[in-house]
Amino acid sequence: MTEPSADVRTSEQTEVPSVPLGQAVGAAGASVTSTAPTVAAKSIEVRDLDIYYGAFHAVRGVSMTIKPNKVTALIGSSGCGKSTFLRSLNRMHELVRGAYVDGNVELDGRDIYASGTDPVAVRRQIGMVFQQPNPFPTMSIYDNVAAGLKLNRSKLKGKELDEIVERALRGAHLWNEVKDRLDKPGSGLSGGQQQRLCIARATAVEPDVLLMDEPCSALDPIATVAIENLIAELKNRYTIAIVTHNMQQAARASDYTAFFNIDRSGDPGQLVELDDTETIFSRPANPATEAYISGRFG
Ligand SMILES: Nc1ncnc2c1ncn2[C@@H]1O[C@H](COP(=O)(O)OP(=O)(O)OP(=O)(O)O)[C@@H](O)[C@H]1O
Repeated sequence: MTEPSADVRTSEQTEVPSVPLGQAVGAAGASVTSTAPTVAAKSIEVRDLDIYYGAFHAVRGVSMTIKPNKVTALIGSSGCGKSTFLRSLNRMHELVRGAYVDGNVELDGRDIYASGTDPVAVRRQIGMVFQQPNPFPTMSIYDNVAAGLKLNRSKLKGKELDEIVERALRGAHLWNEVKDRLDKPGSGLSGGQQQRLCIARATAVEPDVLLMDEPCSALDPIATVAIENLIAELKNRYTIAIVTHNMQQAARASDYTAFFNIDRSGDPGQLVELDDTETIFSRPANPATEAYISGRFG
């Protein structure tokens, strides 16, 4: 699923990642170097989750834990419900008319679907980065980052706001590239820079979890490496779930991998297997996982 987006440009200017590639992103099975989290993030517990678009049963019976300060990759063939599942984790799927879930999703033990829970508050705690970088095109770089903050903490202004915007841009490895043009439109950045701007916007409100729906699929390889390295750093502060079609990316950038599948077109998608990424890519338990990761289907 894609989001409305601004123009995507090629990445010409990519800030040098502060984490060396070999250290931050290992080969399949080497996993990502684990460092002590600087901020203890929250876990998501999903139990018996079914997701519907009206009468269409899109995802069936998913139970899984998304562990704190880890990256969990969601993989599987097209249409098996990865994006739908991801969006149900912060109630974003509800923006589609007639969409609903049955089952439980808890953020550190709190049911995000409990009656009286404000979906906007849930989305502040569980942020989303989309496939196509989607900065607000006419807004300045500064205002793009400040946008979520202004919605959530409207009294923030002046120096305090400046500091948060700078921190978010530094955290997204973008500060050095944009610090002299904060008043210029976000749409004037390259595709990779726009995606890092979207990550800065998502992290400025200090969520507990970051959901990423194919965040690199519109980016060139250099911009992709920058985002993957950024993800490896972000897990020190956040819990991350990422949908990707790129097997190498799942192997490089995630600690855990969940494989989704559908039996037949029109059937609901299901979680087939979740394990640490090394196991999924070297000795998966399910033959369907093996077939998918070895490229025999999907
Ligand atoms: N807004 C919607 N309304 C109705 N059905 C939808 C909607 N979005 C997705 N679906 C259906 O739900 C199922 C799962 O779609 P979803 O986009 O979640 O799969 P996916 O695994 O993320 O696919 P892809 O890898 O191609 O993005 C598909 O059958 C799809 O057609």
